[in-house]
Amino acid sequence: MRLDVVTIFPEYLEPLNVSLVGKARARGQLDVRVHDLRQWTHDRHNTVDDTPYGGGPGMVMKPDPWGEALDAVIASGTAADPDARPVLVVPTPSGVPFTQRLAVELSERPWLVFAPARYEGIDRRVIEEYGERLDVYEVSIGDYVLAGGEAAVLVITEAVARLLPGVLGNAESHQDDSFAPGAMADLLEGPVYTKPPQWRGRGIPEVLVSGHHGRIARWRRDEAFRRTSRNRPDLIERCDPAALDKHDRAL
Ligand SMILES: O=C(OCc1ccccc1)c1cn[nH]c1
Repeated sequence: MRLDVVTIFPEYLEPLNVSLVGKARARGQLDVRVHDLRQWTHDRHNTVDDTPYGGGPGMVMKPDPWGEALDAVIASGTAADPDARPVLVVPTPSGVPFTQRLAVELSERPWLVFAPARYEGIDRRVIEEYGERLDVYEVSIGDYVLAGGEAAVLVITEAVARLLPGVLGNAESHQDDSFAPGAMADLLEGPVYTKPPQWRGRGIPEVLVSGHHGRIARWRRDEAFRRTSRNRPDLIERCDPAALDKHDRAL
């Protein structure tokens, strides 16, 4: 997978050189290119923003630098493969919720270009312009406002990269993630335990050391249900009872 990020804070994307994403890049599973938007400004101050039409607080990112930047990034990809088309991902509080399902969808695309905004956002005409030739996803990672979309790029990139084949080692798996599509799709993970068996006078739930896999699976489902009911009752409504029953029957 190729990932391009256009930003006025390239150093903010340094974390993409470490850990899971860093290793995937080193293994050649990910081709990550970070570009400084100011490279596509031509005035002495490298201006990327201006006051909003219609008035109001804050500044808006100008369309011209973004247009030149995105044209250049897209051209660099289509030079190699004329049919290549990136997905444009624009983090914004006004976007569709970023979910595991969307992470899976994005992980299946060969090329993502991220346009993290600063200030009050990017001039709408940029989205309109590229929306005519690319799939554009305006994505929210949560109901809060950040100073810029770069942190959201880190979140989205990590969630997507870990789904790429071979990126997660055998020790980790995304097969039974929370929110992974399937019978337990929308339940939160229950509690996890590891050695030592006793820690500060606290033991392990008996069932987990019973060796009864069916009982263990049922206990885990029940704990997942309990935790979801407490922390995310909204997900319980979405649960398909039939799917859960099927899961039960399979235990
Ligand atoms: O703040 C965010 O992105 C930066 C941004 C983009 C456009 C206008 C204001 C701020 C964000 C919050 N959830 N998901 C993304």
